[in-house]
Amino acid sequence: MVEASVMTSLMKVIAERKAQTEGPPSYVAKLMKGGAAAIGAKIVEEAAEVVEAGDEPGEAGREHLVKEVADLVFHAAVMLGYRDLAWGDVEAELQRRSGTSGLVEKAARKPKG
Ligand SMILES: N=c1c2ncn([C@@H]3O[C@H](COP(=O)(O)OP(=O)(O)OP(=O)(O)O)[C@@H](O)[C@H]3O)c2ncn1[C@@H]1O[C@H](COP(=O)(O)O)[C@@H](O)[C@H]1O
Repeated sequence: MVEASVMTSLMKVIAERKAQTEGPPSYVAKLMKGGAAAIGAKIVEEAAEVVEAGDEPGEAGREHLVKEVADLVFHAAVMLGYRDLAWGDVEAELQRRSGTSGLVEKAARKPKG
């Protein structure tokens, strides 16, 4: 049997928490009740912590950065779940971009306006 990826399992739990109307206290259910504004506020907070950890020296700093990125990815996953999107949707978008330089893609964009 192929084991589900951590992200697939996490998205499943997030969907369950979103659907739950009762049960044990849940951080995800609490965030879902606050909607995009509450989830978004946590994303902004966690993004700032990633930036801060990015410059922290040494092995402790590197370990801290991993934890902060995990917090950021987790809260982004909650936002996806809030809109009934799957982690696979993000993977598909990254796959679509694969092999195209960001600089080339940007230069090929239609002018705005
Ligand atoms: N991966 C996570 C995860 N990562 C971080 N967090 C929580 O995110 C919250 C915010 O983290 P912070 O350190 O920023 O918290 P804080 O700033 O000290 O406090 P607040 O500002 O949030 O009050 C904390 O409560 C963390 O415990 C998570 N909470 C849940 N999960 C996953 O979600 C599943 C469902 O969780 P529940 O909905 O709580 O059952 C869990 O089994 C886990 O797999």
